[in-house]
Amino acid sequence: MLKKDDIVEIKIEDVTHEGEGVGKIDGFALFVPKTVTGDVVKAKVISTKKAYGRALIEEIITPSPHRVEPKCSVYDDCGGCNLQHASYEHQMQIKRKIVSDAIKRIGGFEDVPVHETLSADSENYRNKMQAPVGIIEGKTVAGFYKPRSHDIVETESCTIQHSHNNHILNNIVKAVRELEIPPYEEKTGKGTIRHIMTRVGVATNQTMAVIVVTDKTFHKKGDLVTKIRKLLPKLTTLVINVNNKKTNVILGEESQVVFGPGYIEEISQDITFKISPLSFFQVNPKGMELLYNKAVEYASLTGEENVIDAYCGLGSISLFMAKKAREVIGIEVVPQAVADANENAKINKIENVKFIEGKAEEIMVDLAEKGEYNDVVVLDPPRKGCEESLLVAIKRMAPEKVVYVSCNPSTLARDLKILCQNEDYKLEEVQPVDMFPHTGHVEVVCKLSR
Ligand SMILES: C[S@@+](CC[C@H](N)C(=O)[O-])C[C@H]1O[C@@H](n2cnc3c(N)ncnc32)[C@H](O)[C@@H]1O
Repeated sequence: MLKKDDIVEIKIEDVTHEGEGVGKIDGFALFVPKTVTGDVVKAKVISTKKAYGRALIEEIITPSPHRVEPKCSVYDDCGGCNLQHASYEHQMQIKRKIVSDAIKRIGGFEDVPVHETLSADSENYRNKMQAPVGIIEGKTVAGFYKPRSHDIVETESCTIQHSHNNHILNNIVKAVRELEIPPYEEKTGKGTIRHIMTRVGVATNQTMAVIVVTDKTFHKKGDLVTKIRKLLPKLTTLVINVNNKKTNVILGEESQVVFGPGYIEEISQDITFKISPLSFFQVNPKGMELLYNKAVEYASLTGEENVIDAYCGLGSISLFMAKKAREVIGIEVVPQAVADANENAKINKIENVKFIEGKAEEIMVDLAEKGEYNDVVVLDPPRKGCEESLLVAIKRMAPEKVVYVSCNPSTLARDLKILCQNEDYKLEEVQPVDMFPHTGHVEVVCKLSR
C-alpha cells in the first residue's frame, strides 16, 4: 500500500478526463499531473485514498513518444493548461478516447461511432480571459491559479490567449500597480481589485475589459480610468463590476459601464453577436463554427422544423439554426443573456426566433404538459448536465431529433443513457470538437433520433 512521500517509478497508461496521466502500482491507481501515455517517471506520492492516490513528477525516466516541449514559460506551475506537454495530434486522440470511454463506461453504449476530434485554432485561440489579481512578494500581479489552489502564477503572455487579452491584462495590472490600488485578499476580505476579465471580438477587433472590484466607489477610480485610457487607447469598452461577496464566483451582479457601449460584437458566418459581460459565449470562435455547423447538420433541418434550443445563452445556436428552420425557441436563465439574444435576433434581422427567460427544466416540463410538439430539441447545458425532469419532458414531447452539445463527457453520457432508456431514442453518432486545446477539456456534439 502506497503512502504519502513514497517515491515510485511508474509507467503512465492513460490520460483522464481531467488531463492527468494515470498508471498502476500493484493495482493501485496513481494520478500524475503533466504526464502522458507512455511516460515512465519517478514520482512522489502527495496523497492517498483507499483505491487511488496522486503523485508529482520528480524525474522523467523515459519520455513518451508523444511528449513535446511546452511553449509556455510558466507551464510547470500554472493550472490553466494541463496537456501542453503532449503533441497536439496526440491531444486530439486523448480527447476522442476520453469521450469514447465515457460513452461506453457511463452511458453503456458499445457500438456508437465516436468520430475523430475536430480542431480549429490551437494557439492564442481564447477570446476571453479571467485573471485573479493578487500580491506576490509585495508586487501586484495577475495570472492563473496553481492547480488545486488559489495561489496565483504570474502570467504575462499566456500562449492560449488572444494577444489582445494579454496586452490588455498587462496594461491594467501596470496601472493598478502604479496607482497602488490594493488587490483583494481572499483570507482577510480586504482590498479592492479582485479579477480582470477581458474579451475580444476576433472578427470585429473590438475589446472589452471588466475590472471586478469590491466597492464601486473605490479610491483612485478616476485615476485608474485615466491611466487605462492612456495605456490602452484602442480598448473599445471598459466596465466596472462589483462583487463584494466571499465567493469563488468571479463576476458580481452589478456592472457599471465606464466608457464604450458595455459590450463587444463578434461575427461568425455572417451573424453578428452582441456579447455582454455576464453572457456566456464560446471561447474559441473558429472551434465554435465547427461545433455549430455540426449541430445544424445533426438537426437535419429542411426549413419546416420547429426547434427548441435549451440553455441558449445569447442565442448563438438558435440563430445558426433559425436560418434553416421554421421557428426556433431559445430558453436561458441569465436575464442579460436573454436581452442579448433578443438584440442579436434584431441586429441580424432574424424573425423566426423567440427567447424565453427561465430554467430550462421548468419551461420544458411546462411545454410538455401543455402538449407542445417540436421537431428538434438542442441541449447545451453547463458542466453539470441536464436535470432528469428535463430529459423526461423531452421524452414526453418526443421530438424526432435531439442534438446534445456538452462540455462534460461524464454528465453527457449519464444524460444520454436516460434519453435512450426503453429505446426512446437512439444515439446515432458522437463528434468531439477540440474547443480547448492544451487543456483536458473537450466539447462534444451528439445526434439522437427517435
Ligand atoms: C454551455 S452554455 C451554452 C450557451 C449557448 N448554447 C452557446 O453555445 O453559447 C450554457 C448556458 O446555459 C445557461 N443555463 C445554466 N443553467 C440553466 C438552466 N437551468 N436553465 C436555462 N439555462 C441555463 C447558462 O447561463 C449558459 O448560458
